[in-house]
Amino acid sequence: MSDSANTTASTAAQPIANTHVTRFEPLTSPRDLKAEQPLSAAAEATVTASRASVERIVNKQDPRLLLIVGPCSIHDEAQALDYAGRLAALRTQYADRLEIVMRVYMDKPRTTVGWRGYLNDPHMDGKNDFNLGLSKTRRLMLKINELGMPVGTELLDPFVPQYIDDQLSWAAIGARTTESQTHRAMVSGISTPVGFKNGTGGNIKLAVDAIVSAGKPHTFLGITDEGQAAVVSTKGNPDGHVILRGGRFGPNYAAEHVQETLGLLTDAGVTAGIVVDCSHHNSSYQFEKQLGAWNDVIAQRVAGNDALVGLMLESNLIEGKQSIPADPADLKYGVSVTDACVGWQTTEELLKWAYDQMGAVMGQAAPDQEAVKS
Ligand SMILES: O=C[C@H](O)[C@H](O)COP(=O)(O)O
Ligand SMILES: C=C(OP(=O)(O)O)C(=O)O
Repeated sequence: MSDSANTTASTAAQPIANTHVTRFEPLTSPRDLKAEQPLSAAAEATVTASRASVERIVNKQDPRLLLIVGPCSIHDEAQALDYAGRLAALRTQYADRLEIVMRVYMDKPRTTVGWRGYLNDPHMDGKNDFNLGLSKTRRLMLKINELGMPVGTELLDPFVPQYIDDQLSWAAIGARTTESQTHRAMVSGISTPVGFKNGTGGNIKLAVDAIVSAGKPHTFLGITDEGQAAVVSTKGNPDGHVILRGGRFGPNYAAEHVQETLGLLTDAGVTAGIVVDCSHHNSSYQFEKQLGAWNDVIAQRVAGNDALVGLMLESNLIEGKQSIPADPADLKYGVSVTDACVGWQTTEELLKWAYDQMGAVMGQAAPDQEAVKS
């Protein structure tokens, strides 16, 4: 591959193609990256078991609650592993009522511009060393899986799944891309259950349409394991589901919105359950407000709404968020660099609350206690 942008011949004095492109850089092939960092037996065991559980939960065949919990974005490997180790202990402790998957979000969509995530810009310096980011992403996901902690992520760049699909137990399509043909087609070939967020404007039908679309076979342009551009044909992904994340009008986790969503799903012939993202517009981007959504949705589930199969929480070691300083060495430990998150102690309390409450759903008495206060 050439690293020059202006490779197209032109009869004009100036080239007429790639006029806004500054650089092409060769991309590592998925096969080479996987040869460097093969899926270990321990990681494979985590993915195989968790994927099967997640599939059953989203299809309402396993009454446990799916919890996708973790930082808004990962920007440091050691901090991510610190978090993963703590979460893995709770996953084991609560496994009979909760299926806990870590949010390992590496490729960030932005409303306009901003840091695009560890996969895209691992040095946080705007140099966008994608090859390094892919390698670090795969290595981190491997290590997290090896701790027995399943990994969930947002899939944004359509080539990325080919590098990490074997590491994932669950994936999401974000609010900004649920309506995108490219992403719907990509999901039709993804090996895990995939949740589609409602649109940023609050439109839930977009996510339902996405499930229907991604459930069918597609043919689109992608990349092979050898790194070759290819025409890819897929079978369709049968495990799509809606993630309610609120919209510009406000939150959408209340019973009336859940009912509206169920109506749309029924009309489309989709039987999968619903996941509620407690963050984003469901918390009005105020991290403490995630608690209100968490408690409300769990109460709906305990009251008998078994369509509510999962919750997402943006959580980090330390609550809040920080801006990215000129020198990333000045970043504070364990604090989000994208959306604000609840801290570790609140996370422990929320998981315990979910576990205790799910006792009632699983046929065991729920302890009489107050919800975690927002
Ligand atoms: O989840 C993170 C953010 O909400 C998303 O990446 C958009 O961020 P932005 O609105 O700050 O660009
Ligand atoms: C970007 C995210 O969410 P949304 O697509 O709902 O804005 C996210 O979950 O990190």
